Amino acid sequence: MTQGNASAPILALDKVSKIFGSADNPVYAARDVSFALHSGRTLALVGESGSGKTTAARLIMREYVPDRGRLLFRGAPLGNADRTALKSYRSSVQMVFQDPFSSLNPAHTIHYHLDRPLRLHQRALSGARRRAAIDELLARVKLDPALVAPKFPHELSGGQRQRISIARALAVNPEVIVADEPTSMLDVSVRLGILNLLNDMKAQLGLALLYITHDIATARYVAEDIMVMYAGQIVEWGEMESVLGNPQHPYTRLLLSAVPDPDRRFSDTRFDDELSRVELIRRQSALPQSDIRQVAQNHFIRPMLQ
Ligand SMILES: Nc1ncnc2c1ncn2[C@@H]1O[C@H](COP(=O)(O)OP(=O)(O)OP(=O)(O)O)[C@@H](O)[C@H]1O
Repeated sequence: MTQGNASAPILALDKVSKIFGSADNPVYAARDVSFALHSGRTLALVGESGSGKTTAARLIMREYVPDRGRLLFRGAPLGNADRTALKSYRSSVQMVFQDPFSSLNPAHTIHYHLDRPLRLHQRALSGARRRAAIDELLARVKLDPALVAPKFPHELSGGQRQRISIARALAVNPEVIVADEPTSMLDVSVRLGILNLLNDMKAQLGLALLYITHDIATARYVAEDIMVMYAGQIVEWGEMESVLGNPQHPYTRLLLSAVPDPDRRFSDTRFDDELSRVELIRRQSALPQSDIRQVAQNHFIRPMLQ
């Protein structure tokens, strides 16, 4: 897939499929999915619940083994990788999860959460060097090291915890970050700060980011490239503005039609308006009614990025 970037991709999926269910009744959570991640660029993976986004993330994190196709890391197939190459892959590809509340251990301080990956992946660092590295990581995610390092997760806000998750991912000098709905469980007022932080990390550290979301508005804010997933398949992809400016697939048009206009307040009138736009798209497309309902539910009742 071309993403307006001539550089060699760091990570690529090549016609990857993941199939659940039985031989008689297979469920393609991912079907022939191909895409590439490049340093200094964010690719947004957009799709509604059940479209296969998390499956794609799990394949990248090697929680799932592809049933077909292959993953390529710096051009080499991971299937042939030896232990050293897999170890390098594991530190190079890090994940930031949706839920900053459950991804941190309540029994340990923030210092512990950041010290652990440093101990595991940079064994040569002395205690003093690790303390300096922790201070640097916290400053990088715009938290005060002296104040935050001794605290426990429950003493921090959701936005601060998500910053810790990002700092923890950065502790092992990754090249790729997979962020699965990183702001959807946060208060609306702190979402923008997290998205800005991801943008800064990309620019300053040259990270390749995969930003997974059901929300086109935040995707547009952080990503240069977009791919739209529907029923396990990538149905549309390319540079953000060219895809959103001229959506080809009915599902992309449906997602776009459901983005509320931020200048207008929520009201019954607008709801009617939006519904009729969605209904129009439905009539023009062959999408099933359940998908229309799902899009409507997700977009009309969720507060958008402010
Ligand atoms: N472990 C599994 N066993 C069986 N079916 C699965 C499994 N994991 C995912 N699926 C199915 O694969 C499809 C894709 O699921 P997936 O979780 O990847 O979607 P998603 O887009 O991430 O949804 P959400 O945003 O709700 O997390 C769904 O139909 C789901 O029911």
